[in-house]
Amino acid sequence: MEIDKAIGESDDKRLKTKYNNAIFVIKRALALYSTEEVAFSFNGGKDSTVLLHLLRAGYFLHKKELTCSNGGLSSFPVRTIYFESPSAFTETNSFTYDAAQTYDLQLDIIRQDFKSGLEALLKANPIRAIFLGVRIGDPTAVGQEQFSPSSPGWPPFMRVNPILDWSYRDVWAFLLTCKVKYCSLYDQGYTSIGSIHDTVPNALLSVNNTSSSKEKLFKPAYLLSDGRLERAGRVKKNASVKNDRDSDSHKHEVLLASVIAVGDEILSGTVEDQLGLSLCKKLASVGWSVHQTSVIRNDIDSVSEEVDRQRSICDMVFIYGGVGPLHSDVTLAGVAKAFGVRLAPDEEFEEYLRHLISEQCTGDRNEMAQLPEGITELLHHEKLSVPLIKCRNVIVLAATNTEELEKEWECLTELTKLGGSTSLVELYASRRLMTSLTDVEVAEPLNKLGLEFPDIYLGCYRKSRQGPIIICFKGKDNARIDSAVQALRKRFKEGVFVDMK
Ligand SMILES: Cc1cc2nc3c(=O)[nH]c(=O)nc-3n(C[C@H](O)[C@H](O)[C@H](O)COP(=O)(O)O)c2cc1C
Ligand SMILES: Nc1ncnc2c1ncn2[C@@H]1O[C@H](COP(=O)(O)OP(=O)(O)OP(=O)(O)O)[C@@H](O)[C@H]1O
Ligand SMILES: [Mg+2]
Repeated sequence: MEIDKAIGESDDKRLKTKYNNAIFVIKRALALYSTEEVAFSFNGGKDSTVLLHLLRAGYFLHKKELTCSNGGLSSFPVRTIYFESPSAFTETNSFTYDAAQTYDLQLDIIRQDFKSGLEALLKANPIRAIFLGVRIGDPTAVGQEQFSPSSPGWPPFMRVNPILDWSYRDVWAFLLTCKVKYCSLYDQGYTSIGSIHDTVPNALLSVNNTSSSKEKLFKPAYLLSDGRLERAGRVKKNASVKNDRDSDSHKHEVLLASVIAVGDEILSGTVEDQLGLSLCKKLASVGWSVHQTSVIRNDIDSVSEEVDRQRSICDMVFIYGGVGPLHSDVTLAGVAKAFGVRLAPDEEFEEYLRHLISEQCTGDRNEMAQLPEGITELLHHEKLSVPLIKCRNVIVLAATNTEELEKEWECLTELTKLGGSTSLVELYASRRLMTSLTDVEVAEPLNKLGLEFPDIYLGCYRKSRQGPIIICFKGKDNARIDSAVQALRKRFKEGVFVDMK
């Protein structure tokens, strides 16, 4: 069987793992349901083309195991359904028909909407399971597993998704390794194909930038380096975005940060959290006010609830701990949940990890770089082997000790200084005064000062109950802070406030 042979001869370990896992799912489905009880949903797209060949291979291997023969048969007698629509591209239509002929598919063309078409199909046939080329990251993949019953309100059948965990790169690695034909639109810059009304070539593959040229040229789909942008050629439906603190509507004089540590080991007292303290100092040193620090269990819901709360209160949320491939590493899943998005394989991030684990790379699920979909920005710095992850106004730090934090912080401040994201190092001024006046003596004048200078942060603390009081002034400019200090001094005798370094 040529597909099985091509993968067997390839030295791409990751592709082999993905292939074997998909074949396993297909073989289980064929063991659970008879040939008459399954159908293949094929539309000529790249994902369903991958599935076509996996099904051919899976069916062959399944039969081979049953008959203990060496096969010889390469027919694929599974019912193949195509929902033809007037708004489909002629290229995908003709590719679908050509593939059906080449591989002798039993093509059922349905000219109804999905739901009514499936109802009629299931009434007339004993179909119990349908193979689909759905992948994580597709909007319709939300909540699906490799075997997912159809949704409530849909006729009852099992949706079988053998390539659910395949990335964009995996799809192209498979099609190119097996040297199979695919729809010609993918060679013209289309990277994901919907209807003629909502699909254009992916601008990221554009060759000539001059918009004046009539015939724009595009590179083939397999050259798209960042699979996250597979759907960039799809016209977007309007999505409602929650009004976060990072939207322009909410500007404060002093920037607010929140620090979240994720770790059961901190809560049990096994490990002392040094990073929180260090991060608070760093944030204060560049003029940020830390609104809250919290320690959260390694639990997706706990992380998501905390991130959701803090991201809407603060300008920036810093979260660390629980980042990696272990079962307890749930931080990114929690962040994704807080923003109501799912984790999706990230080609670009995966590339970094692949360099780190190089030889050990097998394509297992735990090696997959999954990041919150559609909200993640990777912040690259030459000093970091893996980029920092920024999901809207949440920064996920990978540091596990203070030296690592030092490095990540240095890179972060440098990167944000260069523009693009919210700058960490804002224009900022501060001053500290020390006084041996009593609390009662300074309390009222400080209250009044706060009302007079609402743009200045006024903080007070003492080192011991009997010791001097230290008053901190923080704000955006020195002149305002000097005026506030003057105003306070005017209310007391000269010399009662000493400037601290
Ligand atoms: C064979 C098949 C089964 C489907 N089953 C379901 C289902 O159980 N639940 C559901 O909400 N949508 C189901 N859909 C619809 C898809 O999730 C999705 O809406 C469809 O692929 C349209 O995507 P588009 O809007 O990008 O064209 C099914 C589609 C097909 C082709
Ligand atoms: N019109 C259709 N007829 C039959 N199956 C369909 C149809 N539209 C979608 N499907 C099923 O849903 C799957 C997911 O569709 P999706 O558009 O995400 O992938 P694709 O069309 O294979 O590739 P691409 O992402 O490049 O468009 C398909 O692989 C196919 O199994
Ligand atoms: Mg498609």
